[in-house]
Amino acid sequence: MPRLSGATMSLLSARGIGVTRNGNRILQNVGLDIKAGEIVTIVGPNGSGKSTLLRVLIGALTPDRGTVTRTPGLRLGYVPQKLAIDATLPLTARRFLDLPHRVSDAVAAKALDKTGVPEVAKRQMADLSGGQFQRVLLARALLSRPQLLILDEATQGLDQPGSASFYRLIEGVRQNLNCAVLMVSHELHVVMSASDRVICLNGHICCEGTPEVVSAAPAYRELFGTGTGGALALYRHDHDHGHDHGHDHHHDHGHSHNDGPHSKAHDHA
Ligand SMILES: Nc1ncnc2c1ncn2[C@@H]1O[C@H](COP(=O)(O)OP(=O)(O)OP(=O)(O)O)[C@@H](O)[C@H]1O
Repeated sequence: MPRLSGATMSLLSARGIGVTRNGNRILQNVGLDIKAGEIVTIVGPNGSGKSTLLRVLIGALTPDRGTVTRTPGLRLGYVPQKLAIDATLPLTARRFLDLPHRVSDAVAAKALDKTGVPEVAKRQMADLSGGQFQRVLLARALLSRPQLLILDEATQGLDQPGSASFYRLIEGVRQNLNCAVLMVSHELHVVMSASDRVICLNGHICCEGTPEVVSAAPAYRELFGTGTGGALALYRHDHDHGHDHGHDHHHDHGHSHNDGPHSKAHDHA
């Protein structure tokens, strides 16, 4: 993965993020930095707080603790995990790109072209296939020429060729726009090769590092196995301690993970 110029500049920094809802600690002491041009993937089991963290980072959710710092004037594009559009609501892909800011036909056509779906402009959003729909969402996110593109499990529901092709598109977008990408994914075998850094989240950051370091780390192998089927191991997510999903996340069992000589282990006493 070539390093791009300005790769040392932090576009966004989060420090000590904590979110509690209905007495459940969803996120605890989460910190991360996204630098210009890098691709960072967040992985973690269902309910581990990935979407919540992204919502905090984009400013849609105020954390109970901690701070998010964005570089001044940061242009941010966000592709949500899913977007429910009422099938009875007439909304073409072209019109969708006007929300919330109107764009010219030329700009809209260029955006759909860039994401490989020029033919859907006049189609109803509700009639699009999953892959086409995600590409229109991506086209919309690209309208602001983001410096940071954030995607929340953007390939959920797509088959393997569909998601592989979507990630190739993201890689192309990153190269064209020279933007950073922060994404959540379960498809590690696809995203590992395209990520500069992988962060494993389970209410707190369990471990993080380059794909090479993380994939070689015993903890990663324990989580994901070594083959493509390993992605399913996300749901087993066995560390040397229990994570109590959906319940109160009391991480009062002071310990640190050591995932290998080079990976970054986080204490979360
Ligand atoms: N507003 C809320 N009120 C109460 N609980 C919430 C709220 N939002 C999220 N949660 C809970 O917080 C936990 C984390 O949810 P989140 O959607 O961030 O996880 P996730 O890692 O993105 O999961 P998935 O992989 O299933 O998409 C879940 O247990 C969820 O039920």
